[in-house]
Amino acid sequence: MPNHAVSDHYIKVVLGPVGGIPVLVPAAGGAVAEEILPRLDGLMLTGSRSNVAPGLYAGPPHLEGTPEDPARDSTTLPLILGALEAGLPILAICRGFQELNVALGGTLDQRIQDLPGRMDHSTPSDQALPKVRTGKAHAVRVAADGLLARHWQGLDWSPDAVPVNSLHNQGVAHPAARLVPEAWAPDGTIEAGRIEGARGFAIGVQWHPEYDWAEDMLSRRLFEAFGHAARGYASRMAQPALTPTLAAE
Ligand SMILES: N[C@@H](CCC(=O)NCCCC(=O)O)C(=O)O
Repeated sequence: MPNHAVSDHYIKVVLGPVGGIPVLVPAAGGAVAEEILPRLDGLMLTGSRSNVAPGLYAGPPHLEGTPEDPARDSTTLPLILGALEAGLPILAICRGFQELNVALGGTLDQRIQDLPGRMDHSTPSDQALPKVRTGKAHAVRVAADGLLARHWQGLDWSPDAVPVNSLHNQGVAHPAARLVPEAWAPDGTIEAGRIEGARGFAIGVQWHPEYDWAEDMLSRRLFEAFGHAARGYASRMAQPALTPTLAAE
């Protein structure tokens, strides 16, 4: 029986460092996206083993057996565009980061590990030890003048090497014009970015900070910053619309 579900990691992180109430958006298409957007204070795009349909970025067909989820694609891409239009804060994680790029016109590599000179970014899900699967897998270099760095001010970290976990086969091939890369793996894979010209918080990461925010302060701070942006958005939206008053005669 088909289900609409999300990992408990996302529920816990929203109730925790984000400081919000998680609402699952069903993968029910663009009409649902349009209806629910005005009711949201922030949009977190989760990871998934499924992959964005190649037709959405003029890519080659997936290898046989590659999981896809067209219902999710038909929901998240309109959600992303509507959220950016509204200035709704967006935190995009893994598949969510890939959706962010495709929604704005970027493309994806489908199996990075098959590309010359590239690493294997996928962590086999049959790992017996969860920590092996969701533990730190490689370091990324982070732009010292970017939004991630701004949010991480005051924390103990080095832009040259931020350890991250890695559970993906796909990745950003050509970044959308508005996607400004902010982190790179040693093999050049784009691992994070911000959206140029976004009216609100709009950051995507290829790794999974939801797995280790309890012990990793950079992960925690990213969620805290998203929560702060969502509360700011909610507060602005709650302000009565300023109606022009007739100038006194
Ligand atoms: N399927 C895409 C996106 C990868 C992703 O979101 N991984 C999350 C995995 C969740 C889990 O296995 O617990 C890709 O492969 O690039």
